[in-house]
Amino acid sequence: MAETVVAGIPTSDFKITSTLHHSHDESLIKPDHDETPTVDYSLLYSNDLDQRAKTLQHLAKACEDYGFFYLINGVPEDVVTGALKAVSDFFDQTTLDERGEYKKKNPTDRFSWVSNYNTEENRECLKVVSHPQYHCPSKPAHLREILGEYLKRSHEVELGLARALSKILGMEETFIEKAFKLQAGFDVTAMNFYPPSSQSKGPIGLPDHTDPGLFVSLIKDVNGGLQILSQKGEWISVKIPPNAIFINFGDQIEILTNGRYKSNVHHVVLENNKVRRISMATLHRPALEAAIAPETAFVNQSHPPAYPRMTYKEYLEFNGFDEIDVQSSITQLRLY
Ligand SMILES: O=C(O)CCC(=O)C(=O)O
Ligand SMILES: [Fe+2]
Repeated sequence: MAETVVAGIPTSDFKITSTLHHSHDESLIKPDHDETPTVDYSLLYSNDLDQRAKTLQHLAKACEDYGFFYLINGVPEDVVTGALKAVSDFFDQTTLDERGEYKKKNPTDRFSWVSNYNTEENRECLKVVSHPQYHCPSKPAHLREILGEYLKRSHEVELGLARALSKILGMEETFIEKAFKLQAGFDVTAMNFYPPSSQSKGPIGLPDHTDPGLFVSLIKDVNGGLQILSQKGEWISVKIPPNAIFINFGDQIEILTNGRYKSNVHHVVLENNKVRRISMATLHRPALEAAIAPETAFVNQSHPPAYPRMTYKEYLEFNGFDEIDVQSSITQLRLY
């Protein structure tokens, strides 16, 4: 059988690490430990140039040392709360049969609903393509408009952050926007519903994974269960403040920066959750045809290109060729 070739490179040349599952050694998990930095989005565009420069510096440190942070003053709190309430209504006001209508039939469907209650994963999840065209279930009736408002605001923040990131990387302001062709960025929004631990079929809400794309912006109704592996190798319990969005880098920014910014492994555990939990993760992703490779500015003798050049579409093919449901695995793309 002919060997699979992605971006001109036989896939056997990719370093296939066996798994993304990291040690869940108790000593590495600090349930109440949260050192996630906070970045004030509004100050990135402050009229006070000194304040702006300081905030950019703070962002640069958060990106290098963590690759994830809480973003405040990006999307107004009432828009976030409204969107989460509407998503909660989707899970409350539609029946399982109605939600089942959104079960994926083709890889190119613009909706994908799954209900996974087993020992490996315990959640229901509705994923929709949210950019460049926004798709939304028709029930409940208010969902489309309320969610649409949140997505519009979060897309503006995505572009604003992409510009700030380009600057702190020492590049021209539109560097990321152009590299990822963000005008046609193929975003997917995942709406997650986790049961309380008393009703789950196991302790895991969502197993270890990285997210595809530039970054994910995550909001939730209640905190509990999201843990992220820090660059120091410790699991941090994410507790998103009420007025914040959680930003976590994805695979393509790791590729573009040749590993300077990391796509961080995370998971959701349900062990102590007394109540059900809703979260919404918007995956800000490149356009399908954007070809992404380590940028020459981040490549030198001691840091040769660590990932192959591939279009976002080829990356999806490598991951099983589903445009919406990506089982992301950045470790499998590392060349060394
Ligand atoms: O529910 C969460 O807190 C995390 C969700 C997540 O990681 C995802 O949808 O990719
Ligand atoms: Fe995720």
